[in-house]
Amino acid sequence: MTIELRELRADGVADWFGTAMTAFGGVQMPEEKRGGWLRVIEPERSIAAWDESQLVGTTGAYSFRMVVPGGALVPTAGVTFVTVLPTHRRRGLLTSMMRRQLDDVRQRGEPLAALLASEPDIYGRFGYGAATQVLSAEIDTARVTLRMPEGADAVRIRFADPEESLAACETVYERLLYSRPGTLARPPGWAEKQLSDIAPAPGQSQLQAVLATTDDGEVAGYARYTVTPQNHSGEGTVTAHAVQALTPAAEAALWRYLFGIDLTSVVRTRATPVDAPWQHLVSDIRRCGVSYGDGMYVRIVDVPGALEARTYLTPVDVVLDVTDLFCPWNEGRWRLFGDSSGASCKRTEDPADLALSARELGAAYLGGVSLTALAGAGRVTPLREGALAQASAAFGSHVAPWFPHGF
Ligand SMILES: CC(=O)SCCNC(=O)CCNC(=O)[C@H](O)C(C)(C)COP(=O)(O)OP(=O)(O)OC[C@H]1O[C@@H](n2cnc3c(N)ncnc32)[C@H](O)[C@@H]1OP(=O)(O)O
Repeated sequence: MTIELRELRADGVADWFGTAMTAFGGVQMPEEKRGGWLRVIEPERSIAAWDESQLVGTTGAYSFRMVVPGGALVPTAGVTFVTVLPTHRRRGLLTSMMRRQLDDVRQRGEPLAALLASEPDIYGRFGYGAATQVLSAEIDTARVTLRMPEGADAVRIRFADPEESLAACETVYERLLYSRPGTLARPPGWAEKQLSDIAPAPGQSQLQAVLATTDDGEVAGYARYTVTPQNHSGEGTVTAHAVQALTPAAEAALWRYLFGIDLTSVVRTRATPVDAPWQHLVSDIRRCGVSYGDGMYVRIVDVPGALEARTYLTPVDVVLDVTDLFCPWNEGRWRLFGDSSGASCKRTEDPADLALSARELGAAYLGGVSLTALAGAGRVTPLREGALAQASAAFGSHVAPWFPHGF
């Protein structure tokens, strides 16, 4: 079997997408949602794997920029639609596509790649580490109340058409962008896609939206949600697809609105950040059905480019010995010298202070996973007294890294 990897042609996007859907199990996607995906695919950086005349594998990347600790926006390949048809699996096709893609990402000068994994076990071998974590919840709103912060009563909540309010919501998204590492600045089309992505399931409402506004009419937050009623029994469910707010008062007012929707007694949240404020508003966290999971996986494609792009919470001067079998240009010893104002990362012959692989560096990069925790699992090796504590503190972030939607 000879498989050829080719760049996707613009007129081949629909077939490429069809192959990916077959590999994901063949479930039909509503037309509107499919259209949303087709509009954001970047053919010139998507790969199609051909077995003679049959398209058997896919992968693509989006040209994102990621907010890293310190607030810089770093060019990032958002890896997507990684699939191989069931007839062609476990013969190394994924590996060859990852090879081609990471070489391309490097050539484009993007220091980072990121993805959301269908299964956590797939991408570690290619140097991706789980860098953000998420909380999901199923909150018993008949029993759980909210402690409202000062100013919440002055926030007005008003219904908004999801499409007409898109620009106002995007302004909130953009104002929040720099406050949380892991957030992505996205090419055009992604804001609209947040609406087409939510195709109502049977028995579920259309997507609904509310805006939180201040006294002077300024939009301070928004929520998008769907309702699944249960025969007027009061047991319906509100699914919060997005809740974003610029102030604690607006945040709390939006949750109060969602908790108070008649004929419902559950609020289900999509993956929220691990430091999401709602946890500190609720009266009874044990009735919130909290679950914890992996979020975005980060791949350091260019060690000095990535480490110099972020800042460090505390001063750091360490030599990292990086192992990277899949991207050998990253291998070797690097002296990282930095603080909250900037950093340099240069090759060195000095003895190493910490040894780790690219996967661990990717996991720790956004400050959501500590190097100390990874060392506790034997995945980072301290080689000099004090170096682990110093580096672990420096790599931290005051705000948990997170990204609010799929890609
Ligand atoms: C970002 C995203 O798009 S996530 C979406 C990922 N895609 C899917 O879940 C769709 C369904 N699955 C598939 O299409 C395929 O099974 C893929 C893409 C996951 C794997 O493709 P393959 O061509 O079979 O992988 P390949 O043969 O190159 O395997 C490389 C290695 O990964 C391992 N591997 C492959 N798939 C998995 C998996 N699902 N779980 C754990 N290990 C896996 C293989 O065993 C192999 O290990 P080895 O190097 O130790 O022998």
